[in-house]
Amino acid sequence: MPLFTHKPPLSPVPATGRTGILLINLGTPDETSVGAVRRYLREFLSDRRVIEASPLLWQPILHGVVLSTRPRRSGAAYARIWNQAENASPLRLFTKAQAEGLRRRLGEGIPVAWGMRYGTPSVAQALEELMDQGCDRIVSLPLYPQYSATTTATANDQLFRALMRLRRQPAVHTVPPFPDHALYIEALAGSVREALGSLPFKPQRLIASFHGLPQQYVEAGDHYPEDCERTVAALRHALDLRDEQMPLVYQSRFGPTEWVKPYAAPYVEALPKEGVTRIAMIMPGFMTDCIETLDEIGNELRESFLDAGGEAFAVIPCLNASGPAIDLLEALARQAMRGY
Ligand SMILES: C=CC1=C(C)c2cc3[nH]c(cc4nc(cc5[nH]c(cc1n2)c(C)c5CCC(=O)O)C(CCC(=O)O)=C4C)c(C)c3C=C
Ligand SMILES: [Fe+2]
Ligand SMILES: [Fe+2]
Repeated sequence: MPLFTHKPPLSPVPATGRTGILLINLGTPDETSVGAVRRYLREFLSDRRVIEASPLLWQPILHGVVLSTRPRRSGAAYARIWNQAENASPLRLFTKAQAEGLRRRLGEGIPVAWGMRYGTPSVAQALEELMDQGCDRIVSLPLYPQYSATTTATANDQLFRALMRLRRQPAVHTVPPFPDHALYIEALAGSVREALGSLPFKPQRLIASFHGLPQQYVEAGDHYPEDCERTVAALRHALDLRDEQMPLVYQSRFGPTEWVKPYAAPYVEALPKEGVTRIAMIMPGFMTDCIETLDEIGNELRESFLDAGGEAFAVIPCLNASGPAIDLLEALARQAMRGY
């Protein structure tokens, strides 16, 4: 394999000063088949930013236990939320729609591409797409409002890994997380008002649920929970809610170790016994709906809440490619471009 991969166009030379926007999201399987989900999980769970345990210990567990059991279960969950018409996962379709929305806002002079940390299209492909359009300045925007080494940092790693293969590198600006950016909070608050306005019941609690993280990573310095708390504090303020009216919980626990608390499922399942039988869920850490919001919350948690005596359970959609979400992405992109 040659050391350098991308062959830059021979002209225009020298640098054009053209900026391109690169949206990076987590990634998702190409299909719901066990094989496709296994390929995706193998890449995802081999990332040492995600699983910090020594590969000597972890790789035999991953290949021996995890990849022989989880792909079937996760494949069935993906099948429940799959967009059959487009034959793609919601995360892929919404990420693409966000890129298209941003492209329309920024106009032809500022190319926009999207790439996935794991799977396809890769970050390297998206970068090449921008460079082929003459971009020698890249604004990279990881689609994670709250910082974590397991998401933001690994997205940046992957971009710089792609840059390592280029003889002629573009300049790069990585956009920082935006846990209490005014437009992000405004977009979330608007989504709550809109959803509550059309619900046939009045929720007793609006529960903010974020993807979890191993507690050990937090103790080692990952400030993800602080960012989640900043988001929830700003959102409570915007909606004029007290702490107990909008509690913060963490979902999507993986493996047997301790993760950040409180855990979403036991918290929600205990509510009916306290007389709280009508709730709404919001998942502000996810910029797009995905398996974690649509299946884990929308299907699994809904069922266990109703089984525990709950009467009404509403799920507020993620920002996806709504107008306010594109307002936010446009503001983040333009702010970064001013830095060039
Ligand atoms: C140790 C494992 C995991 C860590 C750490 C982790 C952090 C983390 N993840 C997200 C966002 C998403 N995760 C998604 C799916 C997903 N996450 C894990 C594991 C860890 N995540 C797994 C195994 C999976 C796959 C699904 C499954 O098999 O259960 C997704 C959705 C992807 C999709 O295709 O829809 C998102 C988004 C964050 C924000 C985060 C750290 C804060
Ligand atoms: Fe995850
Ligand atoms: Fe999950």
